Amino acid sequence: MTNPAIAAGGLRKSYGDKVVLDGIDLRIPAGTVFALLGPNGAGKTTVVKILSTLIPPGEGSGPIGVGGHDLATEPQAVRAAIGVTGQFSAVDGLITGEENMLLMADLHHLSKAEGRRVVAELLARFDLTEAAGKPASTYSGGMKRRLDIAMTLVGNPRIIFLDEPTTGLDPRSRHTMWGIIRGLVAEGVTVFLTTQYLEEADELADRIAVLHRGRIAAEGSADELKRIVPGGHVRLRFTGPDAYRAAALALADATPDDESLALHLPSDGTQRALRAILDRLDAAGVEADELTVHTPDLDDVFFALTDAAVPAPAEEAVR
Ligand SMILES: Nc1ncnc2c1ncn2[C@@H]1O[C@H](COP(=O)(O)OP(=O)(O)OP(=O)(O)O)[C@@H](O)[C@H]1O
Repeated sequence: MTNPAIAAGGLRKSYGDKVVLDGIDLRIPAGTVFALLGPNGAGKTTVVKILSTLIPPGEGSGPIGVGGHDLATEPQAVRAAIGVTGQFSAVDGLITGEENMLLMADLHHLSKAEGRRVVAELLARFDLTEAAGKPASTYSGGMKRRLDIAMTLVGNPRIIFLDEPTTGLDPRSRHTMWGIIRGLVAEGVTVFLTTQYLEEADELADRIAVLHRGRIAAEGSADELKRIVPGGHVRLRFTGPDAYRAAALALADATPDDESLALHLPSDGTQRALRAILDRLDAAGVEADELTVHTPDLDDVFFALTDAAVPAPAEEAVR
């Protein structure tokens, strides 16, 4: 990777005694989607704010490059290369969607004619043409998010930070948002996404980092992450009881399921692990009728890496 869109080494930030980021390394290739995953308060927004120049990095942080520019010495160039949407949305509810957009066009010094052209195009693309003349305060949550992204795109950024883009949206609006994000990536935009939703990271991200206690607890593709937690297994099913019994003898470490003539073996699901199982079956002269690989889902990963798995004790009913 020669020219990453975002590169940061040893990112730190503390508020008083509270260490929020305790040395985070990021390297995000251009044109990819990176998801920073973490529970409430993990520090996701803090990372976005630092990378987008809204707050300074903490003392002791290493160099930070965004869009090929050094954050410390070229903050203006960084700002010109990026778009930020999310918890600190720029949407002004008192004016119409179109007025919000035109304001952004002014901010980006587009001529009147160019501004109108770009705004009309983006409003149409985000299905907001009809609502363009209405005050943004009357928009639904999904419409506001779409307007927010459309406003960001007026400046044609190559890197977009989406801070929890679908939090609070209904499933339909969430899917619309996912489609929008995929569209941006298809155009070569780099997307830095923060999310609390494992499904969202799984759907969209090329790489996922789990932020926990100020550090990146794990990083990789969704599949790589799923392989690092226990819970993966291979299921072999047999149609005849003889083959099932012979296989159970050959694979003594398997957990048998006599009712469905199936054997379960713990496995990380890699090609090497599968080949080893099949070799053992071959040696015993048995063939499975069905082989399925179960990898843990991102929930398993998240819960294994954070303490989120420990459920809060149920509160006793107050009488
Ligand atoms: N200006 C500030 N002063 C003091 N503490 C702060 C400040 N900003 C953030 N924090 C603390 O830093 C921690 C990380 O906050 P941050 O908003 O980055 O988390 P997050 O992962 O984005 O969470 P959420 O999903 O709730 O938005 C929190 O404990 C928060 O209280």
